Amino acid sequence: MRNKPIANVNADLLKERKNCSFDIEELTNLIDGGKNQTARRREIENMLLKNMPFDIIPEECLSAKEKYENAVRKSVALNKIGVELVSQVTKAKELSDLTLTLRRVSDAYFREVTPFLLHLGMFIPTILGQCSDEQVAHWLPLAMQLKIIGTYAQTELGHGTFIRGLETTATYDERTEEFVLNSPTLSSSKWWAGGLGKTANHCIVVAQLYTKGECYGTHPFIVQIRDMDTHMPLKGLKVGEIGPRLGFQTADNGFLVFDNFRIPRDSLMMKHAKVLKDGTYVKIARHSKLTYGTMIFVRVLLVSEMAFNLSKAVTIAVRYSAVRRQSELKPNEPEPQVLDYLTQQHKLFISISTVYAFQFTSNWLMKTYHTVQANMKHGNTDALPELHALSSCLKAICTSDCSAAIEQCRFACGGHGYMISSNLPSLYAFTTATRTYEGDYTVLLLQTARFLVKTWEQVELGNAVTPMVAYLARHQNREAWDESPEGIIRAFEAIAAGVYQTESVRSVSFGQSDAIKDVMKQLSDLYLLYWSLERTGDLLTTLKSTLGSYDGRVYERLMEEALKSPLNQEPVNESFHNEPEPQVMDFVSQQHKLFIGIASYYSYSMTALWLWDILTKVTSELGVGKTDRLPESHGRAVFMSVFNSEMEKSVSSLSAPLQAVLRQLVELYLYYWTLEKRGDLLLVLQSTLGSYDGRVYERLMEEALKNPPNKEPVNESFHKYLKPFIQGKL
Ligand SMILES: CCCCCCCCCCCCCCCCCCCCCCC/C=C/C(=O)SCCNC(=O)CCNC(=O)[C@H](O)C(C)(C)COP(=O)(O)OP(=O)(O)OC[C@H]1O[C@@H](n2cnc3c(N)ncnc32)[C@H](O)[C@@H]1OP(=O)(O)O
Ligand SMILES: Cc1cc2nc3c(=O)[nH]c(=O)nc-3n(C[C@H](O)[C@H](O)[C@H](O)COP(=O)(O)OP(=O)(O)OC[C@H]3O[C@@H](n4cnc5c(N)ncnc54)[C@H](O)[C@@H]3O)c2cc1C
Repeated sequence: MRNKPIANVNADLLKERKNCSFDIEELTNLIDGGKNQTARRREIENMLLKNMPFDIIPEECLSAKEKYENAVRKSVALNKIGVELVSQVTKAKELSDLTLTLRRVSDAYFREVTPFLLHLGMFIPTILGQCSDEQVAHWLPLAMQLKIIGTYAQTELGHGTFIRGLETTATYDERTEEFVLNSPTLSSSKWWAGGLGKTANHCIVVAQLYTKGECYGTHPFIVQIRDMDTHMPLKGLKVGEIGPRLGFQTADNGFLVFDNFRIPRDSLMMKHAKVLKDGTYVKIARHSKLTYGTMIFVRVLLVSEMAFNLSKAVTIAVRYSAVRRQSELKPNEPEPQVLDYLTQQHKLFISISTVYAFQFTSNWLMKTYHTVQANMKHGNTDALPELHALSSCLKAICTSDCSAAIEQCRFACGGHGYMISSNLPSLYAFTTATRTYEGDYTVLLLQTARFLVKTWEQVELGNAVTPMVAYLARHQNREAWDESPEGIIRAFEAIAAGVYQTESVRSVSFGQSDAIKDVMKQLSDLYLLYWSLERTGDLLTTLKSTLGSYDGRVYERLMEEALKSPLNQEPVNESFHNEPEPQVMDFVSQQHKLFIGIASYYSYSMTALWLWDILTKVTSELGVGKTDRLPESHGRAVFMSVFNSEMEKSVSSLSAPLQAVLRQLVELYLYYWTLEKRGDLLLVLQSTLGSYDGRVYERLMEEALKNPPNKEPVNESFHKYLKPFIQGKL
């Protein structure tokens, strides 16, 4: 059943919709994955609309504490319906379709995110990917029915990217058959895990495993952190909320510190490695990075998350652009809809196209992920490196493009786009975080680069490579192949675009009408053309640079270019006979470079004389070599004040014009450095990261401890909502 038409729709929007060249329902089915999926989604939407509590006061007007409590209240109501629906499905495909539908529909209830995001997005997937069969049988039902609430604590204050550098230790004690968890340093404090601050009672902790005196690297452990009845943190743990952030404000991201905290031996998630009762370490995995599996899964998920979030942003911006009228193009005619401006279309249409590019690629990537997983079940990990490289670069690019595109959508909505109520700021805050979490943008691109370089080496040795990168071999033997970096980038872009094109063409080739096919083709072309224009620099086979040529023949090219100069076409320029050229000294930019040198010279000489007087005193008091080097800003302050005062003393006997010049030099010195060092001059950077003494981790922790949610050990929403829900009394 289609959605019912709504009364009182803006006339401009109605007009735009009437102009649509295709059946909207057909496209809706395509996006949902089929007619049945659309019907099921609407059924669930209606059920939730009837049963879900809505906000009484807009979320953004609440205090941080109220926001959190409101998010718990709504999440618990949603989870109740979700758990019920999940319990009715039996097949894996139905479950994944249902989860996706729930995710999409649930998104409408939160301006920010649910405190259960990590439970659903990482805790459950890690149980599935890292537990032995017996452990799955124990933990999965508890997690699926939300009898326990979990999160994923890997990142520490000191390390996020470099997982091997994590400092939390899990040391096996064979006497008691327990692991002892410790945070040996401040920088080893777990930091960031969503839901950890107030909500979770369980936690996956990634720690360095020690047994029999040897370290076996990072491993995941499943750990209870709060009392199931009182919700109080267990003894040996310090746990709290990390403080306000750009987005994710209702995710209660938390910190966790261990002090000789004991957990049973089978808390180690034992799918890929075991520790026997006597402390013997047994490796099961065929690939050393299988413990990083959940991250790959979430990176794959994020491609579809980005498609969805961008689809919301661009829908908001396009609808508003149809409604918004601005500027008088022709006297006495209505102001145009801003959507009709080509510049506005330029801002928006690429986002529509990008949504489809991401969604089709995401569908394909998820299928690839499942295929690789299925192969790994039979012990074949050959495709894992490529999946890692692929999910890394697609995650990096789509999260980065998505947040940039959402900013464009916000710009496209003018001032009103800046209102929280437009939802664009929240969408931006959510998506820009995805560029950092689950693997920083640069770091993930470097992982892909590493794979490509290794593949390239294989190609050069004449070895077979996987189909996705087989083009490297094909191009290598062709004359047209351009082995310059630009040529390689172009080939990668062609491959990336190829996935989108083939998938979108494949997806629309069956059952769909010509009208839909036309639109999809246009969107696909737009995506390709847009990016070939955006990246013209990369696509050009020469860099147009004498210095950056591939063959490094820098001097030959400099000379060739010099000889082409029109000035070299005549032996003597006519200005020799006529007007002289300006002196470079007359250029302000040249003065900017030089005059400060003159001023500095005077400053240094004055200060040197003054310094000489005190130097002997200082060295005799402290001893030569024991004085610390003066910090730069202190030194500069000295130069300034000495220069200023000494200059005043010494110029009094000079002639007035010379005094004026020398005073100008003092001013120049002072102003120049005021401008150069204005960052340093801002006395209050108000930043935990940028403090002068660099005590970053101490300050992060101090601020977190000041955080109001940490003033009470258990938030009242635990007693009001969480506990009755967990105990099935709600
Ligand atoms: C159930 C009831 C239902 C009811 C409820 C109803 C409600 C309905 C709602 C429904 C909701 C559904 C939920 C959906 C949610 C979707 C959204 C999810 C959002 C989740 C939020 C997440 C928040 C954030 C979490 C985090 O950030 S967790 C922490 C993540 N951290 C990182 O990503 C760290 C990044 N660093 C790394 O990955 C690595 O350290 C590194 C790769 C950078 C380097 O690692 P290392 O140093 O060990 O490796 P080397 O560089 O030396 O490389 C060695 C070789 O290993 C290969 N390698 C590296 N990584 C991998 C890998 N992952 N896999 C395979 N191989 C890998 C390298 O390539 C090297 O290989 P080579 O030697 O052959 O070259
Ligand atoms: C909203 C949000 C939610 C999060 N949720 C969780 C969670 O639930 N659980 C969890 O465990 N973690 C979580 N995190 C942490 C997140 O995974 C890390 O912040 C992320 O992996 C980046 O690591 P980092 O903070 O150590 O950055 P850093 O690695 O310190 O990055 C700082 C800079 O250094 C650069 N850099 C670092 N290494 C290299 C390198 N090798 N080569 C070149 N450049 C490099 C980066 O590109 C970046 O520019 C969350 C983070 C955020 C923002």
